[in-house]
Amino acid sequence: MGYLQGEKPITISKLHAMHAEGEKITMLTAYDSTMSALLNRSGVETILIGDSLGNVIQGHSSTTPVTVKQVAYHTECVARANTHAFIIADLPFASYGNPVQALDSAAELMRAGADMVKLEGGDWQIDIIQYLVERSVPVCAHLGLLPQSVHILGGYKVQGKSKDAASLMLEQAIACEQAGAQMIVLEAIPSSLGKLITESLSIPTIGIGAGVNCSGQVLVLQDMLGISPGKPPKFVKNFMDGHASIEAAIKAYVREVKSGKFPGPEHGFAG
Ligand SMILES: Nc1nc(=O)c2c([nH]1)NC[C@@H]1CN(c3ccc(C(=O)N[C@@H](CCC(=O)O)C(=O)O)cc3)CN21
Ligand SMILES: CC(C)C(=O)C(=O)O
Ligand SMILES: [Mg+2]
Repeated sequence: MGYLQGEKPITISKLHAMHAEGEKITMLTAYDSTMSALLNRSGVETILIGDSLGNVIQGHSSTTPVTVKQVAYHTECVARANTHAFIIADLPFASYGNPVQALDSAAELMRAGADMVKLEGGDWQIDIIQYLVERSVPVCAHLGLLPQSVHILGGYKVQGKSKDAASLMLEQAIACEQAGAQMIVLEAIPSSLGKLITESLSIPTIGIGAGVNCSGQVLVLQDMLGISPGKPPKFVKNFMDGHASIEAAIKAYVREVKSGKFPGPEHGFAG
């Protein structure tokens, strides 16, 4: 199907214009073509093939076992049904340890149909971000809670809570933008810090547990459909509550992100 029919494809310029005009950007994860088609029909602008597929598809307890080949496979599945959404694929754990490896990994994801790749980390990834962007790979950075570092951090914990940690994260976000990152995901940080970083950058920020003042929002699809096992993180809202179909739930998510109803204060973290 590709771009042969349907709505005009969402581009990075369109996403930047939305950020500049204050129109909220919607993002959800997807890993297969059925859900890709559904997200396209529901008005979701950006689809993330997250390495969260390690959890929700493969049943692992972390994202670290996920490989580039696996993300590429799911990106192909999503891209086949994509009509116009902007596709971002996660560079998985240990697939961007040096610039050459990062370009190799990113190329595999771009060939699979990604429009942009996402990597975890801040100023310590500057060389990687620069190397990719100079070679025409669009990059989304990811700051705050970094799931690929779970075995270093000793668990999934809110980040940027102290004054020092917050100002360090702001510096890292600015460094990522200066290195050429065109978007940034902010995960599990105080809402006030999400707002500060968003106001300090000219590229869009996409929040997950980062407050309502980011340029857009993302959730893992299975989480917002209420079908992930276990107790969901605080930033998750079950959009199946009060909706009779998956399509209605996804459309409600789009409406609530656009209007600023989601996330509410109860889905965020205090400083
Ligand atoms: N299904 C799924 N959803 C996700 O959001 C997700 C994944 N998988 N896999 C990769 C990472 C892991 N993520 C997580 C996992 C747990 C928490 C969590 O338990 N957070 C606590 C905060 C703990 C604290 O207060 O420091 C919470 O209550 O939200 C957060 C993000 C986000 N990502
Ligand atoms: C939770 C989002 C931001 C992600 O990185 C993923 O799904 O892997
Ligand atoms: Mg991820």
